[in-house]
Amino acid sequence: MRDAWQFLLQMLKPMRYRIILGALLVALTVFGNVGLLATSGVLLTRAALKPELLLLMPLITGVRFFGTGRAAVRYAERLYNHSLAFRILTGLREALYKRLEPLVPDLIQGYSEGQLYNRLIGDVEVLKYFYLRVVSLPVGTILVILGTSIFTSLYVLPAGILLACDLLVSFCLIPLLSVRSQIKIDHKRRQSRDELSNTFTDIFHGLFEWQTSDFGDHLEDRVNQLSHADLQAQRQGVWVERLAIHGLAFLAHGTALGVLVLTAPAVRAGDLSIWVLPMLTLVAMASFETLNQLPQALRECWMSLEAAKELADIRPSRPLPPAGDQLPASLDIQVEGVGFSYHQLEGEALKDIHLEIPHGRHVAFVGTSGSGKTSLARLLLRLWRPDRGEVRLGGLPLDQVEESFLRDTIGYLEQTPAFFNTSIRDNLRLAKPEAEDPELMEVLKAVQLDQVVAAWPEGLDTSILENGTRLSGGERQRLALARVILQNPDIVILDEPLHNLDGLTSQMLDAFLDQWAADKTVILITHELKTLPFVDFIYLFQHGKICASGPHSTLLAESEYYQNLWRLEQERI
Ligand SMILES: Nc1ncnc2c1ncn2[C@@H]1O[C@H](COP(=O)(O)OP(=O)(O)OP(=O)(O)O)[C@@H](O)[C@H]1O
Repeated sequence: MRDAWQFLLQMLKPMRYRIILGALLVALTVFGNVGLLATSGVLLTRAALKPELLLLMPLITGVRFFGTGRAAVRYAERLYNHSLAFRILTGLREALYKRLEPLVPDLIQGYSEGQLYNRLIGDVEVLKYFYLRVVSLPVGTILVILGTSIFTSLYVLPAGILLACDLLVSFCLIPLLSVRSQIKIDHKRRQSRDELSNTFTDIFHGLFEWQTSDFGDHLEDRVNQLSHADLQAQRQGVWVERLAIHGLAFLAHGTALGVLVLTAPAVRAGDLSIWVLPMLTLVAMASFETLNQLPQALRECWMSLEAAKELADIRPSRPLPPAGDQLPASLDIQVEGVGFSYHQLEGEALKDIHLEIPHGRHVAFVGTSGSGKTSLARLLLRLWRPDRGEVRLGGLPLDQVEESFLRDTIGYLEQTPAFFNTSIRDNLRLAKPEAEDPELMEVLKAVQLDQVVAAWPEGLDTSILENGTRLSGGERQRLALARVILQNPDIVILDEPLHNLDGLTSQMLDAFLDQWAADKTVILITHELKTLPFVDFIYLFQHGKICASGPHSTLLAESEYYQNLWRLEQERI
């Protein structure tokens, strides 16, 4: 929890003066109410004694002053505090995003999509209450407790002490008692909310499969169960909250009665005027106004701390070195003695990898599924860091290379490329924001998508829907390739670029890539051995190691493993 407090206080620190002003406004609102009730009580009592109207004028003005003043201060308080809360939220989302960005994909590893969604939307949302109720309300309440107790003590000391004690007991005890059970309920709710989000993201991802199988029924039952559990917990929460509010109301009325009883003897003895009696009683009742909101505020404090803890916990599973700021002397790639595992306890995905790829060379990573080809590509992209050994670019350790240089220099075509639910134009412009339509159509032509796009009534404005579902598998692959071509990097890593393409299309693309990438470094990760005679050098992967390397002809002559792979491919054709 210490991390959570630190996270929250750090977040609020730049706004501290505004926050103090917000708490003062809360106290002023309650003092307005206390003043209104007190002057009304005095006015009614004095009016009952039928004095001259002139004598009542200051009291009537006082009631009017507190009546309109209270409404105005309340309005100002709501406006000010809510706008401040939203400002804090905006800052928090920005800060959180900045924190998340460098952690991809390490972060994705530890969290499901549903959980991440909950962190970004739900948890951040919860934190707005931290400022609104957890900071400003208790501070305002303490000011009210001090103010009204001192005011009452000036008239009748025991009544002032009683008021102070009851207010303090209510301030500490009742909210604490109710919060204990609320915490358990909220904990249950958080768990079911996380699970619900996960189930929904699973449902959305597998919509087609669920529709064609019976798994959907199972998920529907799960959603019903979780929603029911959440509803039950919500009901319990409302009960506990109601109980705390009624307990407080009971205490407020009891205190007002106590103040009345303690003040009455002084009035009867003639030490105090009769109007003091309703005034102090009403002051005592009005002092409890903010306390009613405390059980909820404390609960929100706990929820905010839980949310802050989860947000503060979002950090890489292994420490990330600070971003580099140097430019390499050349674009030659060196990998020296690299070992890497995704989870420390599981086996290594890569073991003792050594290789050198001079700039401009076309190489291929080949091997059975799961042999570590993609993992090495991710290390070259600095998406992950090796556990052992080093990856260098032009002799410079990859960690020291400036981020934007690295991203501009190395282009990556993923096995399952990501697309946004927006137009073809916007999806392409991710690679080059300033690209105009003619340039976009040119790259679409290069990947043979120009005619497909031209046939759509909205052309480049056509939305490709979430994850590019409007496109076929092959079209998605080609659109992703178009993005890499538009980026025009010096080093290109193509992970199964011909996957999903028919023979004719892949042949034409092959020829294009050869021309376009003539002076670039190309790393081709592939299961299609027919392309291999055209690359300069091949690295053969097996169980996370490079078991052989060399040009196609050498491997065909010397490596039994490669001969087998080649033979199998020929038989398939
Ligand atoms: N994100 C991940 N988290 C945990 N383990 C992973 C992750 N990605 C890959 N692995 C594991 O690392 C090993 C190497 O996977 P990698 O994707 O590098 O293989 P590959 O040779 O590219 O396979 P394919 O040809 O099927 O794409 C596999 O055992 C795989 O299960």
